[in-house]
Amino acid sequence: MVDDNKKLSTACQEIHQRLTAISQRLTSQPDRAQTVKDIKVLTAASTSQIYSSHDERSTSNASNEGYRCKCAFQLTPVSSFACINQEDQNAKSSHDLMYCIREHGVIIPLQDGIFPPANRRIRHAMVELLKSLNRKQSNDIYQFRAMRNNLTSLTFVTSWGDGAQNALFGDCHVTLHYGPPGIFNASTSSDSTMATGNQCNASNWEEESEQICNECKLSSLTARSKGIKLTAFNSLLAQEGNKDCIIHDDIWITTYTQQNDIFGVSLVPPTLQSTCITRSVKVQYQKSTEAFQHPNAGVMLSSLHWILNTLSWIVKQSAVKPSLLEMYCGCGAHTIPCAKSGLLSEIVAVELDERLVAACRNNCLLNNCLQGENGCAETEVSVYKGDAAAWAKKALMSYKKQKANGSTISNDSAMNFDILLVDPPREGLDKTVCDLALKGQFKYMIYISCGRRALLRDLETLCAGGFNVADLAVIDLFPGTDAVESLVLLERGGNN
Ligand SMILES: C[S@@+](CC[C@H](N)C(=O)[O-])C[C@H]1O[C@@H](n2cnc3c(N)ncnc32)[C@H](O)[C@@H]1O
Repeated sequence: MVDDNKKLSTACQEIHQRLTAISQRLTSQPDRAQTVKDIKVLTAASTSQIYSSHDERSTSNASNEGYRCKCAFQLTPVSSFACINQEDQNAKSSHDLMYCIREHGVIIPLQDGIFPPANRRIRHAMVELLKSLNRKQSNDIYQFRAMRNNLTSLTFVTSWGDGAQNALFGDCHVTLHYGPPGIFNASTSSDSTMATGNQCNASNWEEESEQICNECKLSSLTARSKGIKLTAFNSLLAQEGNKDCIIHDDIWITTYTQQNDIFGVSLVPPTLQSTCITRSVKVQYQKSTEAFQHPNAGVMLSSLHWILNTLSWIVKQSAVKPSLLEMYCGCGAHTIPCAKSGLLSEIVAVELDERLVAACRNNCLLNNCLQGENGCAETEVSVYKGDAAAWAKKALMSYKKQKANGSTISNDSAMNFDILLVDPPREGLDKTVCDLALKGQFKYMIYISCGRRALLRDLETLCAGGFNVADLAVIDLFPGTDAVESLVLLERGGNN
């Protein structure tokens, strides 16, 4: 088991050492001296309100329980585990299913069916779902046989607002994965003789899953088996016509006069006396269960808090409202709060995954900030589908051409933005994106990273090319593992 305090201090030391080494290598260029300030350790927000300025964050780690809004488990019969004590074995039937996790290639059963990192909504659903799946209608005959047949694993995904006040608040979607021979769809197959003895019939699955969905208070249940996807919705919870596996979330971004125009980010509306609040806006998200969404709500809120306060600091250094180019924007988790903060003149957002591009556009529409739509907020967002590297390459080539022709760089060029915000996958930035960062006009770059090794590699390139690290913070991404989220503000030629 990883010691989280040690992990965070090791991460800080490693980043510090690398930045010191970069700084030493740059001493031959006196105006490029890179000095390293303190690296802050931020606490992942609890799901209640947060107000504090990021400078006031404590160095202690938040609770290491209940932070995950996406969890996957294997489902294995009790009989597979000789290690389970006899008393437990006797209490359960040998065909009863148990949740298991895989650690370093070893399958470990969750003896009491509880997974502490899961949020409250998931923990509640885990208990209820297993109770239903293991319920017998008579001696040795399970009530939900179609649901259980060939069932091998499952995934829970919930809203970020996981029910700090109420365990059943927010969406909870469950996907069940079936191994061979899987589910047989009798109504669409021309050859019903293809069904094998232990294959589950799709219509039986649908009938049973609707019942389970309602009794376990799940938003939806989806079955995935080779070539077949079936979904049942909760008829009691689903709003009229709302038959999509969508995760809904609302967050509030608030500015507080008494804290020097500091932004607060919360999952509940602010409750401070209204005299302290300059402005509070609600941000609505609709996220697909099948594409990326940040799996740790507390880390997401703390990152957003840091990003908005960092943007607010940048705005104070700038003569005009800056523009922002965002690469790897996902469903717009950062994009929409940035747009609704009122700090920026314009945002262009780029994402590769088609489902996320659609979600980001839809979220912009929901929040009245999609470019070209009526009723826009202060900052309009244009969302593009594209590979960040290809996008950067195109921008660099057109910049080179315009420069060679002696023409002025067009205002809408990706090179002409004031701030570049990136939140790449663990592998970090493509070399071309680093080139774009260095050759473009960006005065500032905000780099959110879940891959420390790649971040250190990219910082080496970015610092050698003219950026300085102006602020750096780390957050425990998944307590108990070695994952850390790093938040970096780079300033071109900035003087630390
Ligand atoms: C760490 S996630 C961040 C998403 C978003 N900022 C959020 O917090 O929800 C990285 C994102 O980069 C996208 N991505 C991966 N490779 C990409 C590429 N080559 N070009 C553009 N986007 C890419 C993924 O689809 C994913 O949405």
